[in-house]
Amino acid sequence: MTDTRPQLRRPEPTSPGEHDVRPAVSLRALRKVFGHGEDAVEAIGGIDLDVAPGEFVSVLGASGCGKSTLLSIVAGLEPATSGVVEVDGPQPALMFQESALFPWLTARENVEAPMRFGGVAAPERRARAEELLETVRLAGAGGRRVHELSGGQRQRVAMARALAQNARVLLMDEPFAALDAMTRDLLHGELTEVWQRERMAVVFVTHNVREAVRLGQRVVLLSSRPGRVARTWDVDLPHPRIIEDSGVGDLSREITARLREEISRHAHA
Ligand SMILES: Nc1ncnc2c1ncn2[C@@H]1O[C@H](COP(=O)(O)OP(=O)(O)OP(=O)(O)O)[C@@H](O)[C@H]1O
Repeated sequence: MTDTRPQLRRPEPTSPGEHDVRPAVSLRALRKVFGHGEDAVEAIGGIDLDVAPGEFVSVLGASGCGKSTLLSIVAGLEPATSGVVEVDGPQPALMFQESALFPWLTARENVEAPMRFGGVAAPERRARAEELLETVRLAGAGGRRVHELSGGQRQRVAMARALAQNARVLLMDEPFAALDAMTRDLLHGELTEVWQRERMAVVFVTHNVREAVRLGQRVVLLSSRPGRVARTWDVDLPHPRIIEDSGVGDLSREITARLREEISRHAHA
């Protein structure tokens, strides 16, 4: 009989050359059902997906197709019902639409928090926090409290805090959805720069097709619930990109048409 129990595995350490070929995230036949019996909701219906080390993958799909559930499972916050989840390295870093900063701490103390939990000595974590704040263009703002920061600045601090974890995988759940278009545009550029420098694998969930294409090396479209991989596209466009690029526009139109099909297929199912 097949063992369908969910398994969350941390791969064994490998030699340096080998690390380049092993996926940062590997999902096999991933399924998630919430509830039981008549109330059961199948959120994810069998996802197979590999994310390479340093790869930037955007995930799109209709509302309720299981995108957030997928990230929660990869983050280890939610158990899978069945399937295999392998994540390289330590706990992945997470970033949400809401910055989820600690309001009683300053920006710098927020960035220091994961290092404090990790036992990094005070002078070292302070220096690293300053460096990360500079990376997200907030040098000099480290002493400000959360309520003194704009929405865009809060997301920058959240990004710096995620980077402070030194994770090999960064999971982002619509991190810029609540921001105005101009701020979002700036943060797209900054995220791309940070990703190019740090080269962690990124799984970026969004509803915004142009954003997915603007940022990703690959776009994965999930089917309507239960979520499965409906299609993937390689984004063969050079950086730096901007959201108005014609290449971004052309591919976004193609993906939007496929997304529409997916939504209407579900509506008529
Ligand atoms: N804790 C839970 N208990 C029961 N059902 C849940 C739970 N979490 C999510 N669901 C259901 O699972 C399905 C997938 O939810 P999920 O939030 O992952 O979708 P999503 O694609 O992220 O949606 P959106 O794009 O609207 O944010 C939905 O039908 C949702 O109602």
